[in-house]
Amino acid sequence: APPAGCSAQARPCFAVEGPGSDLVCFTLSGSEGAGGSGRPLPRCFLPAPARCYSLCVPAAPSVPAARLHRRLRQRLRQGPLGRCRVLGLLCYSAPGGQAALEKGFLIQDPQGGAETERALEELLRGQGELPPPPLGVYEAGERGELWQCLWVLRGAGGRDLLRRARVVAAEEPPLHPAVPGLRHAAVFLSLEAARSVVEQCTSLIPEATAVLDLVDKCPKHSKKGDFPVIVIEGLDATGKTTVTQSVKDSLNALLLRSPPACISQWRKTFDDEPTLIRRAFYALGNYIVASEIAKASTESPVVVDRYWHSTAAYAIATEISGKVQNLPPTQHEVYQWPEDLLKPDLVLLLTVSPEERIRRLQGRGLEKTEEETELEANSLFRQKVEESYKRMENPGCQEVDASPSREEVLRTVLHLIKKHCGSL
Ligand SMILES: Nc1ncnc2c1ncn2[C@@H]1O[C@H](COP(=O)(O)OP(=O)(O)O)[C@@H](O)[C@H]1O
Ligand SMILES: Nc1ccn([C@@H]2O[C@H](COP(=O)(O)OP(=O)(O)O)[C@@H](O)[C@H]2O)c(=O)n1
Repeated sequence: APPAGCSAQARPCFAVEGPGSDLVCFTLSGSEGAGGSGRPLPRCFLPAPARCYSLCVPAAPSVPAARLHRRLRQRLRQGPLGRCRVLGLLCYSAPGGQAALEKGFLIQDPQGGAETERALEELLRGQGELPPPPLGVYEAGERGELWQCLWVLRGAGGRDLLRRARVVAAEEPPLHPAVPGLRHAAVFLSLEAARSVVEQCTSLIPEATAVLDLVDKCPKHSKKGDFPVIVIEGLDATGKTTVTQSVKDSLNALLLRSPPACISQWRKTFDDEPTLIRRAFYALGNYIVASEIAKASTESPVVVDRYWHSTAAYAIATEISGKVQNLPPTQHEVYQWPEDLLKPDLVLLLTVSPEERIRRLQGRGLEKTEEETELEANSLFRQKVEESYKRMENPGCQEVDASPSREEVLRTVLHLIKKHCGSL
């Protein structure tokens, strides 16, 4: 069997996630003469004496692989590797290929030298239960061409060459490489899908058992009562807390939030885990909230601060690097409401301009000084979350401009609730 990590299938493709919004893509060509001669090398490969390395692990749905990926990312910042620049790397197969997505790193060592390679080998061997991921080493050929040597590390020391192939530049694929795997890695479309990820964690994370116990106590397929259920969605600081509180007071409603209070003491633990686990935690939180909604909506209107749309929109926006155009196309399965999750009557999406949002964040006392690049990255991230919210379907989100005064926003929201949910 091929080792874990960049599989030996024919022509794997690679996408490097740089700090900008474009993916830099390359693939491998078997024969020396074929393809790509004369084409410039992908710009993620720096000229000598700099040297590049790559490593990848399967993306999903394996909890051990997800944790290995996160551990490697942390370790790549330490020791002699700390001087290297580490970029995200996706390994996927050409359109029509069968290989599952792998996630990893392209490591740029500005000075070159044997020390980095030794440190990388040591790092990969020291990661416990899984076989060490193969190490890709990039070498310039005599005529300026570039080769990838893929080394399989032996546990005890030494290494075997798995393949040596020429690196050639490639076009960006029509669909972002992470899109096909989204529903196994980040957006879980059923209780069972999310549950099975958290189940894999019980021996690693004690809190996972407690979460599963709570989920299993909830009645399955909860049905909504006769009172309306209204969800308020939006980015951080768009006014959800303010609006949900006033709607609660105005309608004599019950206010719920996702994740629910009963699991919020474990939120920090799961936020520190890789996205696979983190997203599964939030997904399960929604099923717990569903049972609370079912019960409460037999007695009064219910207003919910964040629900499924938050879980899906944030998951999609974090998994899909780069620009808004990289998001899955409209009507993609990740924008569909899970069939086994209680649906609300109305979902309102609060939006404010980026400037107003920053004013509100600062008003709340958040850190002001952010680096230019981070602001840029945040801006792309924000756009992707908001666009994902807008693409959600069945139920979709109805957008509300939340820039006016608190009173005016509340008036608009109450008007929309009356229009959609009838007399209260
Ligand atoms: N319509 C509004 N106009 C001005 N400031 C607002 C408005 N709504 C909320 N705020 C303020 O903006 C900040 C973020 O609002 P909050 O309701 O906590 O947002 P969220 O729950 O979405 O993070 C708070 O300081 C809040 O008082
Ligand atoms: N239903 C939910 C709620 C939050 N979340 C996650 O929690 C984060 C937002 O939580 P937050 O504490 O900033 O929310 P607010 O304080 O802005 O309401 C997002 O990054 C989501 O990843 C989720 O996935 N699903």
